[in-house]
Parts: sequence; structure tokens; C-alpha cells
Amino acid sequence: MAKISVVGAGNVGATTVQRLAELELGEIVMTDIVEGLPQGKALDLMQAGAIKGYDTSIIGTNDYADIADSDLVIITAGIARKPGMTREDLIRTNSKIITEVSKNIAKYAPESIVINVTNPLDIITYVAMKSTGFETKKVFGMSGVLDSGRFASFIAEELKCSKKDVQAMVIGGHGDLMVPLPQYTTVSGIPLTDLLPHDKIARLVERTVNGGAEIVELLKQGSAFYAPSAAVVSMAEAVIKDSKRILPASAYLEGQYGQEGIYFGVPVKLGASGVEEILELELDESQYETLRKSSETIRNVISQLEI
Ligand SMILES: NC(=O)C1=CN([C@@H]2O[C@H](COP(=O)(O)OP(=O)(O)OC[C@H]3O[C@@H](n4cnc5c(N)ncnc54)[C@H](O)[C@@H]3O)[C@@H](O)[C@H]2O)C=CC1
Ligand SMILES: O=C([O-])CC(=O)C(=O)O
Repeated sequence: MAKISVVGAGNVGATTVQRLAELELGEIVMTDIVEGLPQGKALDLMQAGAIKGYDTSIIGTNDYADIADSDLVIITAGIARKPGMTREDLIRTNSKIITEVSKNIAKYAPESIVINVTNPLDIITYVAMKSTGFETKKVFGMSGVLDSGRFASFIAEELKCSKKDVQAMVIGGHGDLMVPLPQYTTVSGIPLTDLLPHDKIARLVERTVNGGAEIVELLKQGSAFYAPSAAVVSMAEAVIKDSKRILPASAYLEGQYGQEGIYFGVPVKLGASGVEEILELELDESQYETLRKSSETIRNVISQLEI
């Protein structure tokens, strides 16, 4: 049976554990620094199993030793942004937290695959790769599945059709410069560009780019977690089941899309060994330009980090 650990028992972490438990993907360990929090939530989620009909073992703990020999570790520890903040504003606090978290992952679960959720996503994923010392394909970040899900949801709303039939693709950094790709977005195989006029698509693209901030403004404290947990669990399932799904994820680039040495959202093939392939798409000039700008921002922040 697979062992999955979730670091951070806050909104994203606990909801992720709930979704994993309901899928019976493996035994689960949930850790946090706050005493009692992961233990209390684990107990509650175990009891939910009797009602929802799952037998998943869920352990809540403050001790990293309990993540020993995990096959997969999902990082959700750290602070979330408040209205008016960018994701990059979280870097100081979260890079310190994730450096410590990653060292413990390397110590207790050296063979694990690591999916990072903590923001700023692409930079923190880089910090996790450096501080675990793991192979780059074993450490990646959740961004594009969420952003594509938001784009798909807005498209379905506009077309008054089922979300199930929309396949959207969003790549780039998980920030204000993400790049939704209408030319690779379809509804039951029909190109989006045949279904909606350019100006309507442009409005949906803009709403997607601001999708996280829209929720932060509404919640007043904290950020989205239902769609983010759904997104990371679909990636976890691909790893645990070795299903070779093609999903967008923040992956380490070595020349692809003209980028070297940074994490960036791109379509990848996900399986038991992590990122098994990076798929390169043709983009239009303005999309390449946004990717270039976004990568500069990421590089700038990384150059100021002490890792
Ligand atoms: N990649 C993405 O698309 C998304 C990323 N996020 C990010 O995920 C992170 C978590 O968000 P939420 O769960 O909403 O926040 P939250 O505040 O509800 O939970 C964070 C948890 O981390 C714990 N924590 C802090 N330091 C820790 C440490 N050293 N070790 C273990 N646990 C520690 C806290 O005690 C808290 O329980 C944030 O950085 C947020 O920006 C959130 C949504 C989507
Ligand atoms: O907006 C945030 O800070 C959390 C996040 O990354 C998202 O929901 O896309």
C-alpha cells in the first residue's frame, strides 16, 4: 500500500487529506507545527470514513519521523496571502519554512516524490528541490491543473455547457503572468477559438489570471483551497497509479521553452517516477513574451534567496 504524507494541516492540507482518504489511494500522514491540529483533523477525517465508506488510515502528527518511507509527500505548509498581497510577498516566510520542511523530507523520506503547493509556487518548488537535494524530476509544483480548472470552469459558464467537456491549458508562472492557451483549449474536441469570439476569450483569460486574487478578495483572510486540493490530488493520483497523465505542472526546465534552471508551468507526463516528460508547445509571440517576463521575475527572486 502506498504511503502519502501531507505537510501542513491548514485549509489546503486538510482538504487534500480528505480527498485522498475518500479515494483510498494509500495510508496518510498529516503533519503540522501546531500541536493538536493534525491529530484533531486526522481523528475527524477517520470518523468520516465510517459515514462516507472509506477505510483509509490517517495519522496526525507533529513529528517528522512519522513521514518515514513515504512514497509521496505533498507540501502545503506556510502562510497564505491576504487581500492586496501578491504571491511573491510570501517568499521570505515561506522559503524559510520550506527549507526546513524539505530537509526533513530528505532525512525521513529520501525516496519520495514531492509535490509542492506552497506559494510563491514556482520559486518555492525550486527551494524544495534544492533543499531536498532530490533529482529535479522528483520535485514539482501544483499550479497549471488549478489554473486550467479555473479557465475551464469560466468557459463552461460562458457556453452554458458541462465543465466535464472542457479541456483547458494554462502554462507559465503561477502568478500575474500565467499564460492561458486558448489555441490548446477545446470543448469535446472543438477548438475554443471556433466557439467564442476573441474579446470574450480575452475576458475569460483575464479572469483566469486573476482567479486566485478574486477569491482572496472575497474571503478577506486566507486563499482558495477546494479547487487547489482537487488539483493536487489529481496529480497525486497520477503518481500513485503511475497513470502517465498529461497535465500542466511546475517542472524544472533545462532548455525547454527557452528556459534553463527554473521551475515553470508546462505540460508534463506524470507517473510513478514523477515528471517523466516535458511537452513543448508552439506558442504565439505575445505568449512567448509573457513567459520571458514571467521567467525574469522568477529568476530575480531566486537570485536574492539564500538556499
Ligand atoms: N499552488 C497553488 O495553486 C496554491 C497554493 N496555495 C498556497 O498553499 C499554502 C497553504 O495555504 P493554506 O492551506 O490555505 O494555508 P493555512 O494557513 O490554512 O495552512 C497552512 C498550515 O501550514 C502550517 N505550517 C506553518 N509552518 C509550518 C511548518 N514549519 N511545518 C509544518 N506546518 C507548518 C500552519 O500551521 C498551517 O496549519 C500557502 O502558501 C498558499 O499560498 C494555496 C492555494 C493554491
Ligand atoms: O491566490 C492565492 O494566493 C492562492 C493560489 O495560488 C490560488 O488560489 O491560485
